[in-house]
Amino acid sequence: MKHLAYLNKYFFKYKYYLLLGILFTLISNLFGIIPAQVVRHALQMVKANVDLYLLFDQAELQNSTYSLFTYSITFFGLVILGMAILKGIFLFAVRQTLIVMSRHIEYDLKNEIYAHYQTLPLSFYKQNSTGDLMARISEDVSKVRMYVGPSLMYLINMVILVFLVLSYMFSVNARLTWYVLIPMPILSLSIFIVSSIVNKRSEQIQKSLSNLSTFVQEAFSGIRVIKSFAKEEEFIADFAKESNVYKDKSMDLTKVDSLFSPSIMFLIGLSTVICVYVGGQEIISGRLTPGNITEFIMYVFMLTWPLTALGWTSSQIQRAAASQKRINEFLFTKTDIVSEENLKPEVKGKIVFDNVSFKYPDTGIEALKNISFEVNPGESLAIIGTTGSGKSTIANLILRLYNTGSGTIKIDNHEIKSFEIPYLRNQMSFVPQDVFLFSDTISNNIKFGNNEVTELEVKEAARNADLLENIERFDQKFETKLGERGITLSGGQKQRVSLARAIIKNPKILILDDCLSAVDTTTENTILNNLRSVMEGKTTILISHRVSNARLADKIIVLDEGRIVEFGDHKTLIQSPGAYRELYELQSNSEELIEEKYS
Ligand SMILES: Nc1ncnc2c1ncn2[C@@H]1O[C@H](COP(=O)(O)OP(=O)(O)OP(=O)(O)O)[C@@H](O)[C@H]1O
Repeated sequence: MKHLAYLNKYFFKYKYYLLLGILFTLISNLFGIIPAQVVRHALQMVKANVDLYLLFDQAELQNSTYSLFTYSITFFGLVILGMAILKGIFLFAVRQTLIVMSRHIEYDLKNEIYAHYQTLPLSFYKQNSTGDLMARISEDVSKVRMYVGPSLMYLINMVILVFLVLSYMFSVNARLTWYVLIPMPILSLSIFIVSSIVNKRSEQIQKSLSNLSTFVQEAFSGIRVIKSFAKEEEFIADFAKESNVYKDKSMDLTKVDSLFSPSIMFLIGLSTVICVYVGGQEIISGRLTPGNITEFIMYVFMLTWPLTALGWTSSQIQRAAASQKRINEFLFTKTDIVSEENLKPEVKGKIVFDNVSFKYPDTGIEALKNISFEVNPGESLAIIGTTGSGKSTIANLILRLYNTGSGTIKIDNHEIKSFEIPYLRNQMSFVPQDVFLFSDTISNNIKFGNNEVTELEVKEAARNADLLENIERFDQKFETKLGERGITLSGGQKQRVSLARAIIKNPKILILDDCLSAVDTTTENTILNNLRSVMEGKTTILISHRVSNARLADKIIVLDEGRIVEFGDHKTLIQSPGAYRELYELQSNSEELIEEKYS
């Protein structure tokens, strides 16, 4: 329950809604309670009038007694009707304040979680599944809203109503009230026991719902693989298994829930029986009138709904607590990628790695070992190496997606840690290995890193990425929609959109991570030629498996298992035997062979 305390700041923010809600609940309950007293008066009046009517039997006054009687009954009826209408109006006002408040809180909480997700480092996204992230921002927030909205509304209503009803009951007859309250301790005890069971089961349900979302999300993302391996049946069976776990857990909860209401109804019924029995004794001894008993029974029935709702409310609050606990887990996770000095110096583009080692925090894999190199402003550095040798890790560290382990990375003689992070990243353009395009137009995808560019510049960037011809062939050209509701680009086309996106940002540092792996050799050559002018004045890091790409660079480092095994430029490296020359010979041989075979 302590987890829900996190939401108090929102109650404070929307205090006027809350206070008005409480006031309207009080007024609506008053209009609900007063009719019980009106009924008592009406019954007492009926009894007095019947006595009077019988007294004037056959006398002339009997007729006027009768009309007075009908007049009073109509009056009491109208008063009760008026109260019911007023109660309805105030109930509407209660919903307009408390439920509206809950919607505001839901909106704020969702925004807070989303904004916090954005601040978290890449390692957080590697450790937590997308399904789980989505479940917490949607399902869990909905559960929390049930607490800040309907549950809170019923709870306030119950407290006010119980307080008002009990004060009226005690003022009428304390003895009868005590008797009527006998079943209440049993009621509280059962609510307590049931709530704790509900709490435990709710947590399990949330966890299983998260697993289910993760499963579905992954299945949709990997639908191509699933279909090509004809694994649909297996996935259907796995989904059924996962959803069965969720169903069983929900059933367990329903069992407890469904036991709750009948038990409360039984205890309320018991109160009514006691009320009639003890009340009857009080009437016989002359301390109460039948009107009082009717009023009492009405009070007991008034307590029925809020006390029954207490079961529902307490289970909703327990569920909300379980959900808020999960939300807090993420909200209290802080990023360790922070700037030490928030520096924003003008960047020229010098990059220095000094004895840098790095271990991935989640897997413990030592990806880089004692890496040292220097790239001057405007120079280009190619990083060549086998799969898993640590090439992309170097890019990750320059972009400060991870913190360096040991050693230092400097940009223009400032430690990378001292830069303000968005500023640092704004100085760079990155084309990742695994391209990601948004479900938007080609033009907006290219403009992603720089909205203030002209259509002409977009076209120029597309030309440099050798993409213009392809785009011009689409009906809607640059306005062609990509993604789920648009067209699907080929792997090579996607890479080139991603490259154009990086080029148009016109950064000081350009990092290309194996970004031409999916294009043919002719296109690659065209792009490499175009890149010569694009790279002018920019520091470029060119990560590749292909020597043909590396040739373009001023300096080349060859990585193997996280270490630099060779360093130099293309000319010097091919002259001495080593990994680079081997790779060069291997790749030029295979290219020659291919040419021979098809010529
Ligand atoms: N996010 C990550 N979390 C944990 N380990 C990782 C992560 N990314 C990479 N690694 C590991 O670090 C090592 C270096 O990976 P890296 O991606 O830098 O290699 P690479 O040279 O770019 O490979 P490739 O050419 O196949 O892209 C690998 O052993 C890899 O398994």
